[in-house]
Amino acid sequence: MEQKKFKTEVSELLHLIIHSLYSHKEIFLRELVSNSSDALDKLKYLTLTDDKLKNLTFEPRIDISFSEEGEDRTLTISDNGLGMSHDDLADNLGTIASSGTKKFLSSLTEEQKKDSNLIGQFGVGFYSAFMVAKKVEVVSRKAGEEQAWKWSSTGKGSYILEEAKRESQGTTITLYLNEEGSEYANRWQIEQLVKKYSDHIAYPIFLSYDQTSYDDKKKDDEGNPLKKVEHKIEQINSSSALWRRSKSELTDEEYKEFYKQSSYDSEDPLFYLHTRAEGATEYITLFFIPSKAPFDMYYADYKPGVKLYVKRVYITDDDKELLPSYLRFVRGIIDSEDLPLNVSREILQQNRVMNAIRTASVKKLLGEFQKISEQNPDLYAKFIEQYNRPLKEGLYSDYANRDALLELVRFKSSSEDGYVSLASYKERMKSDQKSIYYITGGKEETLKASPLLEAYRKKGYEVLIMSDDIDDIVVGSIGTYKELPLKAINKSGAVDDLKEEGEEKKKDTKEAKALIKKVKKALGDKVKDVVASSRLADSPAVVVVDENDPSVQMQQILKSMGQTDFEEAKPILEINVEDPMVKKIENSDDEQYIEQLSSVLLDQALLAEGVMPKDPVGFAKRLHALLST
Ligand SMILES: Nc1ncnc2c1ncn2[C@@H]1O[C@H](COP(=O)(O)OP(=O)(O)OP(=O)(O)O)[C@@H](O)[C@H]1O
Repeated sequence: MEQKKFKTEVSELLHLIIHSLYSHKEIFLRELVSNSSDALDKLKYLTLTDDKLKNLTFEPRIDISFSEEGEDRTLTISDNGLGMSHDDLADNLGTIASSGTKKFLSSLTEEQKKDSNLIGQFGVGFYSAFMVAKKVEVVSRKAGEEQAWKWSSTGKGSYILEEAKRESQGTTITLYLNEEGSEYANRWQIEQLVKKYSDHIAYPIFLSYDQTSYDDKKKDDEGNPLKKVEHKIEQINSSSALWRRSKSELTDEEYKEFYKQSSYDSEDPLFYLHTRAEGATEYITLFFIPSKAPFDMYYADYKPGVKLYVKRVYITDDDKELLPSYLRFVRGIIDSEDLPLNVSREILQQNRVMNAIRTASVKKLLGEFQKISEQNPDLYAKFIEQYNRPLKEGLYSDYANRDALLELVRFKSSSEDGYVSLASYKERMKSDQKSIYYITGGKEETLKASPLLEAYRKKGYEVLIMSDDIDDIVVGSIGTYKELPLKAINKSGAVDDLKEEGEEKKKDTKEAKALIKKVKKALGDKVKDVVASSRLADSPAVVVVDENDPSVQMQQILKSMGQTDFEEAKPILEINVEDPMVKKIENSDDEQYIEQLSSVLLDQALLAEGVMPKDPVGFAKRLHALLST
């Protein structure tokens, strides 16, 4: 029997773990199971590659049991993996193997040592057992060796190494639970933790426990129902790690089942994407697109649907950084070979490996969406029905992928049914058309009926109907599509594109000028300006806003959201000088009549854009007065 001292850094690490990871003490089980799984991986590999071990046959497995004997509650984790020799035990469990961890540890200031996020940067591994145990015993026999060894420690400065017995290769770790850890000697707790963290470990994890039942029909000596204790051994993980299997091995059904099980969705996914990346960074991603947008997608505290695994060990599903927020509807898994097990949220954000995975995953997903849009329009239509809006969010938040996103978003159109893409709009453009036109604000039906569309219809120009309330914000960030400017037809600038020979003359006559003056005077500061319109065919007037002002509808949305601290942008009233109602103004000298007509002209133009007149009662009264004369 030898008593050995821990290397100083181990004592320091133990102290740190116990004090800063305390609130996450349940992770000890994940760490130990993951070590067992690694040992099984290693032995599996050696039986394939090492001549000395080629004849060894074994069924890889991990066993967990617990007991309560006298004062002691224990928890035991056992595997039939590679195991450790005398020197392995001393080297692995008496020092910190990784030189990176050592360096990192010595670089920490006293303040930083209190920060649990920082210590999450390196693998705490085996030593986390001391968060829940007052004593840890490791009995291990290395594959190919006869002698087994027992390592034991209370985590206080030293450990003991002595000879031991073990029937075959592998490692058994027994935790003598401390007060805080005693809750883990419990079937329910163990099952929960294994499901949460280690469900997809590739090897089966068995739990043994005693099940007590009472037989009412049989009585014991004292006449009580007979107590029966059955010893049970049950597999408690699904051990599938489905994403690690190759695509060709998996059926569509298997993917769908896996999705439903892991996402608690009762419907099949719309589609999925399984990728294995090899090379500089090794990782696997399996992404699912739910057939219905997750209900919490627009809540500030939505739960992201992508889980991060490191070498099949579950790390987190609570990280909004795994994918950009506009792709928050994506469900699935990222499994990395290169990240440390205890990678923390802060670290993930700056981690080079994670960044590479994220960038590539976004590209892959957008590429897949594009492929589906080209090859399976029906499926893409379903996708757009659910996810058009988040993709639009991407347009202003993900500049690097702007071009890809511009091909993916869809809009309603003045001339086509359903949704159209910018690419198809461009194809349909008239040869003399200089811009892509759109109208924003309000409901689809209101926008489609807007008098502003008349002149564009007449010229055969298609107008995109941007009825999504996010469109107003997004479209400004588009600017151009393939060098074509996007112009809002409810802003004053777009109208210049429609000018035709002779138009100016019609607007510039003496009569027109006098008419404009009259209306301006009658409306006063209700409008920014009154102009003669060159774009109206059948309607008497429309309202537009100055190029740089928010649309009338946008102002209404801002107000309804409680934003009142912006200066109200007044509309510009464009009037159709040929319209009979307008002609009435031109031909009248009665100031009251002109005021009534002009106000009704403005209010009905606002109504046509889905905006309530400022003074609805006044509007109704004027209308009544006019219709009664
Ligand atoms: N069940 C086991 N079977 C065989 N070797 C083990 C077992 N558990 C631990 N070891 C050995 O002890 C070493 C130290 O384990 P520890 O958990 O502290 O760190 P790690 O596994 O190297 O890193 P991580 O913190 O990422 O898990 C392991 O690298 C492994 O060599």
